[in-house]
Amino acid sequence: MKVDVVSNVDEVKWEDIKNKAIIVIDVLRATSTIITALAYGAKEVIPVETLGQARQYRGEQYLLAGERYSKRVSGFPYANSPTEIQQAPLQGATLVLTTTNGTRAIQKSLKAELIAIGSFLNGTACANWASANQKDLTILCSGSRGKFALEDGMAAGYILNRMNENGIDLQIDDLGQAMMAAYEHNKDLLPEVMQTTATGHRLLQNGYLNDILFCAQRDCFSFVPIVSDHAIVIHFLT
Ligand SMILES: O=C(O)[C@H](CS(=O)(=O)O)OP(=O)(O)O
Repeated sequence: MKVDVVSNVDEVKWEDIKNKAIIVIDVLRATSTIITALAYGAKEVIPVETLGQARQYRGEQYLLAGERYSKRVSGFPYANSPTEIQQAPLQGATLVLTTTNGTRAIQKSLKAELIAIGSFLNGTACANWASANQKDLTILCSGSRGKFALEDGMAAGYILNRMNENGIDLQIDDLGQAMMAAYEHNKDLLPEVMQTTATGHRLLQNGYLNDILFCAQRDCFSFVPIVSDHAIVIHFLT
């Protein structure tokens, strides 16, 4: 199986998506928020690019969450925060989420054959999902503001390490191999390292240390969210 890692959303090309399985990663924080919302009872998550698109969703069943450049959006009851979203009335709800990078990366991936949402929180489940698919894989690291984000790369490295342990034959590109090494190097210090990355630093300045610590946890959840008809829903592995 061929595996390519893309460094940020602005780098993704049609050949990374066409006929591929794709795992979109935005550890801080969009994909961690999506996984957490589904784990805490949301029926689905609708990722949208713009604030205007999010505001189109009106009605009791919709919960609006989002941020721009790590800051809350006026009129949105929830931030793009996995720890805050746990407090929301999620049971059976549809979460409508718009974020600076992560939801844009998901939108750009919609033409892939299979689309999964990954982070450290479900890294092993993502590895098992990708291994079972037996399909060439792209891991899209969303990055932040057009640049690579180390926490996304390390999560890609974690997933690839897990896939290697599954014993399947992998042809991993150079960036993927570098990310496996980056993960191995930092694996015992994830909460600390994630406070020093560009997004980690910005989140700390905005008072979101709890989010960084939460997002640094591995394998809290054993499901893979997948995109189905433009909404993200839970997919349990068999
Ligand atoms: O607030 C976040 O989690 C980030 C904002 S940024 O990286 O500081 O621009 O958004 P996300 O889309 O989750 O990367």
